[in-house]
Formats: sequence, structure tokens, C-alpha cells
Amino acid sequence: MLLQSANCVFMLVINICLYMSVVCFFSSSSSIVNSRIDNTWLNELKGSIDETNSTVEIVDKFNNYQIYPRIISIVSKDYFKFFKVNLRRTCPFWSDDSKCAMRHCQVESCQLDDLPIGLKGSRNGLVAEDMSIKFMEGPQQQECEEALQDDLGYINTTISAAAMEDFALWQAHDDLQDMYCTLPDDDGEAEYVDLSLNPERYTGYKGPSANRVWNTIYMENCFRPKNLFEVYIISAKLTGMCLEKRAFYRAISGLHASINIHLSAQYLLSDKGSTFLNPCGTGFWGPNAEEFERKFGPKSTKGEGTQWLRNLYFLFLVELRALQKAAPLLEQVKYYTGNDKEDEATRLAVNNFLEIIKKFPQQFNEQTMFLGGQQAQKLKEEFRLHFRNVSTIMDCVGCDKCRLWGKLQVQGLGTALKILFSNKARTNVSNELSTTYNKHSLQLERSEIVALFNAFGRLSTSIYEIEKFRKILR
Ligand SMILES: Cc1cc2nc3c(=O)[nH]c(=O)nc-3n(C[C@H](O)[C@H](O)[C@H](O)COP(=O)(O)OP(=O)(O)OC[C@H]3O[C@@H](n4cnc5c(N)ncnc54)[C@H](O)[C@@H]3O)c2cc1C
Repeated sequence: MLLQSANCVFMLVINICLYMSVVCFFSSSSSIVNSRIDNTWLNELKGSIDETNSTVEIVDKFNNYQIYPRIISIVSKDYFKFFKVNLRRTCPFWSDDSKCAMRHCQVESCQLDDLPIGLKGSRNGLVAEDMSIKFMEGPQQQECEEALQDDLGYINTTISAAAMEDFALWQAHDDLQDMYCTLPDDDGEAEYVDLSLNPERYTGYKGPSANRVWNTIYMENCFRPKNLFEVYIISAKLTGMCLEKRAFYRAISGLHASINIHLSAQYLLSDKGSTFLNPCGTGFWGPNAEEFERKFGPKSTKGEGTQWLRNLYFLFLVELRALQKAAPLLEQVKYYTGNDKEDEATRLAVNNFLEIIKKFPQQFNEQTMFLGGQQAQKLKEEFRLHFRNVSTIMDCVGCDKCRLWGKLQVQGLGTALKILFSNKARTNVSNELSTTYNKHSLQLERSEIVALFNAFGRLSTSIYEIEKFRKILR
């Protein structure tokens, strides 16, 4: 298996050269197409980002030079690249969708041998994960340990005693009340997926199935302006809604924009690659400016496209703030995979990244949301339920690879919302930004941390890709 992976990496390196020449070819042919594209519309993507005091220019500079290279390096580490997910759950809302038959929709799951020792499973597919992020007081901890003696019996002996201790703490303290997503995918059908072998890109998933998912999210699970009869929400109508409802819509729209940027930036340019040239999957992938223009340009979106891109910037700031707020917690995670050198490198990379984001001044201010007594609490509960529905709808996505990344990104956003808004995570400093938190209460599981970093990595990459499209379309 090791030999196979090495071969895979080796072949990929060789193919970078070949790939570059193909990309160059397609870029030059796409710039011929681009000369027919009205590219001035993308210049409108500038200035303030709604609901924040930041601007597109500030985020571009901060992300493209400081954040993007760091987050890409982090998510390539073993701790972050293995994500446990159940892709077999049936859609609870409808049943007649045929699954995307294109081979680019398929997901490669991992063999047990591929997994780092620290993630290797045991009975019920449960794994001993890095649970060092749980903060608990003594008596509570003891109580949990007693209750979990039975569970501990089945943990694989290769796992260190420290990891077993952490595992017990983790098991005992799932805080379902604060979940913004459905239950985590740690049931018997969940499998580990190596995200680096299953990149988010164009799959060919479109048409009625994809439309039904987006329609259901916007029609039934977003808050909607009054008297709006169209399925999709027009940005001009948002002003009639309160901040929290606007924020919810912007987050979903930002996620939708990000997904569509990825499929335009990693478009299937040719399906002709051979397995010899590209042993990890056939085809050549690269930017398709025409597709990007079709997804966001004024002609096909009635001018809404740049608003959707702005929503991506909004979502980036929301998740950035969550990472900043959870930094004191994230700094103490061991990022345990069983490989000391790799784990140390991961800790250093994460801590360096957290130092950088702590210094970013224009953070999203979550303290302006859900203020004002009972009404606000009711709204918060509605917000949480809507979000959980969106999370459930991901089981209706009829393309496994899209479902994988959809689930991961929704879980990442759910984790961000939990950090920002769950009662336990609420800071006790009112009306000002603060990184203080109730360290005895806020808890994150490994899957949440993996999802949060990867989801943020996707947004960061999208913003970076926009910069590349600006250059192609210039
Ligand atoms: C969860 C999920 C994950 C997916 N992942 C992938 C993937 O990895 N690879 C892949 O190739 N395809 C993926 N798809 C499909 C992809 O998102 C599109 O649905 C598909 O490319 C068809 O696009 P479309 O142009 O018909 O419009 P869609 O993107 O399907 O949009 C439908 C309608 O929504 C509105 N809209 C579009 N964007 C926004 C926005 N940002 N904010 C608000 N409203 C908007 C517009 O009115 C548009 O007509 C995914 C779909 C889903 C539901």
C-alpha cells in the first residue's frame, strides 16, 4: 500500500509537467473565448462586505498572502486530511433521485492500512481520537471515567494510554444541545475518506437533482423576505429582514458560491487522460472562465452574481472569527496521529496560523446578533433548526463526491456557529470582541476541528481562485 501511494505521488509529480502544458494550452484557448466575455463585471466586486466593517480588498490581501498558503499546508497534514463520513444515509425527504453516474462523482474511501495509527479504528468503527481539547473539572471527569469503563474495554491496544484517557472524556461529553448539524457521522456505516485523493472539483452533477437540493435549501430552510414568490432570494429584498436572517441567507449563499467557484476553477478540461499519465484518476482539470462567467456574470444571474461572491467573503469572515475565538482551545489540541514528528509539525503550523488570524482586526462581530431577551432566544433556536435541516439535506445530494464536500463544509460551518453562538461558548464580555470563552464548557470533537479547518480552507481557496479569474478575465 505504501509502495502504491509512493508510486501514485511519483506519477503525479511527473504529470505536473504534462498537466501544466495542457493547462497552458487550455488557458490560451480559453483566453480566446474570454476575449468575447464582458469582463468588467468582476471589477464591481470591491468595497465593503455586508454586515461587517471589512472590505473585499482587505480580505483579498490578507487571505491571498497570509492565510491561503498556511491553511493549504495545514489541511494537507494527516490529522486533517482523513475525514470520517457516512455517505450511505438515505435522503429522508425524497427517494426518486437517480445517483450521478459519472465516474467523477465517485469517492475513494480509505483502507485501514492507509490510516495513521492514531486514527485506526476498533469495535463499531469508533476511533481513539485526540481528545485533549476537552476541559473539565476533576469530579466531573472522574464521573465520566467511571461511566465509561465498559466502553474502554474495546479500544485497540496500539493506542496510547493518554489517548485512551482522552477518548473516555470525549465519549462522555458530546454536547448534543449545541449541535448545529445532525449527529456526527460516527455510526457503523461511516468510513474514513482521504480528502487529498478526492478533491472538490467539477463532477458533472447538475440538473433536477442538484436544483432540487438548492431549491429546498432556499425555499424551505432559509428565512425569506415577505411577499417573495421567486424560489431564489433577490439581494435587494434582504434589507427587509433582520440581521440574523440576513446572516443565515448570506452564509448559505456564500457556501453555494464557493462550491460553484471550485467547480469552475477545477473544471474537467479533457476527459482523455490515461491512468498511466494520471494514476489517481483520469482527466485534466483547470480553470474554465466561461463557466465562472456563467455562474456569476451579470447576463446569466441578473446582476446577482457579484452579491453571491460578496456572500462568500461574508462567510469567510464568519469562519475566520470562529477560528479566532476558539484559538485558545485549538492551541492546546495535540493533533495526535501517532507520528510524533508529523504531530509536532501540525501543532507548529496550526499555532503559527492562529497567531496570524488573531492579528486580523476586521473580524466579524457575532456579539451584535441574538440580542434582546426571549424573542432573540426563539430566533436563535429557529436559526439552529434551519441549519440542522440544511445539514440533513446533504444526504439528498445525488453525487457522492459533492455529498462528501457538502457534508464536510456544512459540518465546518455548523462548528463555527457552535463556537460563535452556543450558550456555552458565549463570551462574558458584552459589546466588544473578545477571545475569552468558557473553557470549562466549550468542547470540540476531532471531526468538528477537521471539518472547520477544511471548510475554511475551501473558502480561502475560493477567494484565491477569484484572484486568478480576475487575471484570466482581465
Ligand atoms: C451540496 C452540493 C454540492 C455540490 N458540489 C458540487 C461539486 O463538488 N462539483 C460539481 O461539479 N457540482 C457540484 N454541485 C452542483 C452545482 O452546485 C450546481 O448545482 C450545478 O453546477 C448546476 O448549476 P446551475 O448553473 O444550474 O445553478 P445552481 O448552482 O444549481 O444554482 C441554482 C440556482 O440558485 C441560484 N444561485 C446560484 N448561486 C447562488 C448563490 N451563490 N447564492 C444564492 N443563489 C444562488 C441561481 O438562481 C441558480 O439558478 C453541488 C450541488 C450541491 C447541492
